[in-house]
Parts: sequence; structure tokens; C-alpha cells
Amino acid sequence: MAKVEKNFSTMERSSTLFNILEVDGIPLPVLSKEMWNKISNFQARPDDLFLVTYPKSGTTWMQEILDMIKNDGDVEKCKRVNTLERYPFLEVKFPHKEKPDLEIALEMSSPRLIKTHLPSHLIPPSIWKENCKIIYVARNAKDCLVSFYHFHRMASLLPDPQNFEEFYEKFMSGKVLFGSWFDHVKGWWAAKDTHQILYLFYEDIKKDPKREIEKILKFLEKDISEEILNKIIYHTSFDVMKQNPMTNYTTLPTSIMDHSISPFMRKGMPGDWKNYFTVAQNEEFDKDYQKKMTGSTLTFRTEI
Ligand SMILES: Nc1ncnc2c1ncn2[C@@H]1O[C@H](COP(=O)(O)OS(=O)(=O)O)[C@@H](OP(=O)(O)O)[C@H]1O
Repeated sequence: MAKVEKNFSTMERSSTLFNILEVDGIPLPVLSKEMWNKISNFQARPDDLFLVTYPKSGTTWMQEILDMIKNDGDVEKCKRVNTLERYPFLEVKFPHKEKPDLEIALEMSSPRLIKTHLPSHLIPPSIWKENCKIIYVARNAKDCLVSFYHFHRMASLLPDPQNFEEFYEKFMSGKVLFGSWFDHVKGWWAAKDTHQILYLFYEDIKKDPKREIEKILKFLEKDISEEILNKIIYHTSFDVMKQNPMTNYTTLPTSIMDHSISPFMRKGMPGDWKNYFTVAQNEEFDKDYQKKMTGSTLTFRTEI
């Protein structure tokens, strides 16, 4: 694995800590072709729950909500280890872990919660075959782009984004890890018509966490008291998660994530894109968006 010589103040980064493999033209942080074969042949179990997102769409937030639900609102249990250690990330081998997360998943007892950023057409077929429940969280493209840009700045796992303009171009053409945001959200939106998928939106959870968590509870066929529900809402709010070392990624070595460049828990608010997009970029974005989303019934809010 490439060693990283980096100087973040000048944004020079010789390489990324992730190996990047193109599958179907989609850049994925997958170790090797052999590893990709193992991922494709991953054997799902019927009681697995998959959390699927395009990067920066609220994955960590949803992981915490799901862990709190699983542990009946027991905050201390949820603080047992940090987010990355709690649930495997199907396609990734982290440099600070001995094994790929897939192997950790294979050794886990059921019921498992597994995270993935894979687009719907690259998901291991056994997940469909076993009719696993899937929670998909989508976030509006503009905020996703801004969040992803800052994540590239602070995480040496990822390539250097250079500057916002360059990253904007790459994002719009789908030349970023996990490919096109447009294809991702549309692919999973279509998949929900034929599979057990609860499709949620980051902006909705922000606006009305109670209503959205109730949807999750119904989907998981789980009952909890009003008191526990309120505890979950509080514990998973941005401000509380930002202060919690088990959810804010600050326990990772700075060689992997450097929060002094940009914290992982950054803004947590729809509409931050307005601080980054120029008027011209916004106009170009809206035009391109119309074209790429034509025919889809998906709608997003870019502010709340
Ligand atoms: N509780 C809560 N409330 C609101 N927003 C939250 C919360 N937790 C994380 N976040 C924000 O989600 C963004 C990170 O997304 P992901 O967790 O999907 O990132 S990753 O793909 O797993 O790296 C990142 O968004 P930005 O702040 O816009 O960069 C996080 O701040």
C-alpha cells in the first residue's frame, strides 16, 4: 500500500491510502480484483440490515441512529467503540485495521448491520436473493458535493481534491469515488420498487428526526417508548455527535483523517453549498441537473 507523504497546508498529496479500482468505470476504494471478486460473492444472510449511501449523505448519522435503536437507547453501549469499528464497511480495507471489513463481516454473528456506498448495480447479488432489508439515505447533490470536497481535503484515504473548481468538475462528471451521484440516487430509487428498501432523505431527517426515526422503527418492526425515542433524537443530533469521540472520527490517527484541516463533523446543515457555489456554477449545475434527472420522480430539497 502506498505510503503517504503529505503536506496539507499546500495541499500536496503524493497518493491516496486507498487503492482505487475501476469497476464498470466506477472508481472504488477496493484493494484488488481478487478482493472485488470476494465482495461480489459476499454471502448475505436474510436478517442482515444494509445501510447504503452515496458518500457524505448522512451515513455516520444513520449508523448512530440504528445503533441507538438496536441498543434501546443505551448511550453507553453505543459508545463501546468508534463508528468505524462498530459496523463493517463492505468494500473497504482501512490502513489501520488488520483485515478488510468484509472479513470482519464474515466473522460477525447475526443480526449484522453492514454499510456500503456501492451503486445498486454493483451490490452483491446475494443481498437481493436473501431479500435483506436496506436503508438508503440520500442527500441533495449540492451539499453532498461540498461535504465530499472537504472530506477529500482532510482524509488522506482519498485523492487530493486540488481546489473546489476542479472537484466540482469531477463530481459533475462522476469521476469521483463511487461514481456519479446522479446514477447512485436514481439507481437505488428504482431498486426500491422491487426490494425491501426504505429510502430516506438527509434533509427530512434534519427537519423532522422524530417522524423519520418512526419510519425506521416501522420498517424494522421495532417498538420503543417515547422516552427512548427522544433520547435517540438528542444523542444523534449534530451537536451531540460532534462532541462524541465515538462518532466524530477523532479517534482515528491524523495520518488518516486530519480534523485540523476540516472536521469530519463539519456543518451538518442543508444549504451550506451556498457558501461555495459561484452564481455561474449554480446556474450550470441546475441546467445539468435537469438533464441528468429527467424522467426521475426523485425530488430533493437543497435547503430546509
Ligand atoms: N447528526 C448529524 N446531523 C446532521 N449531519 C450530520 C450528522 N452527523 C454527521 N453529519 C454530516 O454528514 C456528513 C458526513 O456524511 P457521511 O457520514 O455519509 O460521510 S461518509 O461518507 O461516511 O464519510 C457531514 O456533512 P457536512 O457537515 O456537510 O460535511 C457531517 O457533518
